[in-house]
Amino acid sequence: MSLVIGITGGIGSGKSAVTHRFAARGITVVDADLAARVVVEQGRPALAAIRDRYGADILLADGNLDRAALRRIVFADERERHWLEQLTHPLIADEIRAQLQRSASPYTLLSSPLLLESSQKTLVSLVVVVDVPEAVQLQRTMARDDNDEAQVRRIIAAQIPREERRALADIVIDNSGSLAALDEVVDELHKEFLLRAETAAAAR
Ligand SMILES: CC(C)(COP(=O)(O)OP(=O)(O)OC[C@H]1O[C@@H](n2cnc3c(N)ncnc32)[C@H](O)[C@@H]1O)[C@@H](O)C(=O)NCCC(=O)NCCS
Ligand SMILES: Nc1ncnc2c1ncn2[C@@H]1O[C@H](COP(=O)(O)OP(=O)(O)OP(=O)(O)O)[C@@H](O)[C@H]1O
Repeated sequence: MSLVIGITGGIGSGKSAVTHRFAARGITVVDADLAARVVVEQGRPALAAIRDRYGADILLADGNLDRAALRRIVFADERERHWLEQLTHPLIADEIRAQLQRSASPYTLLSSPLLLESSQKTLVSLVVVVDVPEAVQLQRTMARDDNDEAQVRRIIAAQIPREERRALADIVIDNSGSLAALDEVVDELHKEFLLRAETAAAAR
């Protein structure tokens, strides 16, 4: 397995904007949000457990999870969020590990909104935080999703506070500027990460 670099940040901070730019440079990206979708696909035991707890109404007509309905439940009630996390987080971690093992790129990115809040932090050698002020986070998330401001605030409240996240970072990417500015930052970091990967490979 190549060097694994963690990318984290709150909802709407720009993790995907960052990782798409690394992917365009040929770097494999493992995305925890996508892994979280895999573990609740139809036929998976976790989906049956969710249906047992919330009833058949938690499924769409086609049998898939009604994600918007579950989002409303778990961000309104901390106990329900903790129940969902104890069910899915071990499965998500297994899925992430399997995807990391398959990576063949010089280094690999693990992008996760909950990297620092979960055991996923043990999978990475370096923590990169994508950082924006909360007002930008709110505005960009609401422009992207169908969540209202109160819902986005509840999701932010379920995540590690901005200052704590920044304090745990090895590298902070300020994403309050333009996407062109972000591209330049990614260019520099990609060079640095390639060097780190070479050093790590030589030491093995
Ligand atoms: C509640 C669910 C069904 C809502 O699905 P939805 O499609 O609306 O959102 P999506 O999964 O794309 O997540 C959007 C964002 O919400 C935030 N978020 C999701 N889960 C959590 C959580 N448990 N705690 C805090 N923030 C979260 C993240 O910033 C994430 O990027 C889904 O988020 C979920 O299954 N969450 C539990 C699993 C989990 O913790 N996933 C996060 C990655 S490990
Ligand atoms: N520098 C930027 N300038 C303008 N818009 C941006 C910038 N960075 C990201 N965005 C936009 O903000 C929104 C949130 O960014 P993105 O989806 O990358 O965040 P994320 O951290 O991956 O979010 P989530 O945690 O919800 O998965 C997107 O619509 C994206 O296109």
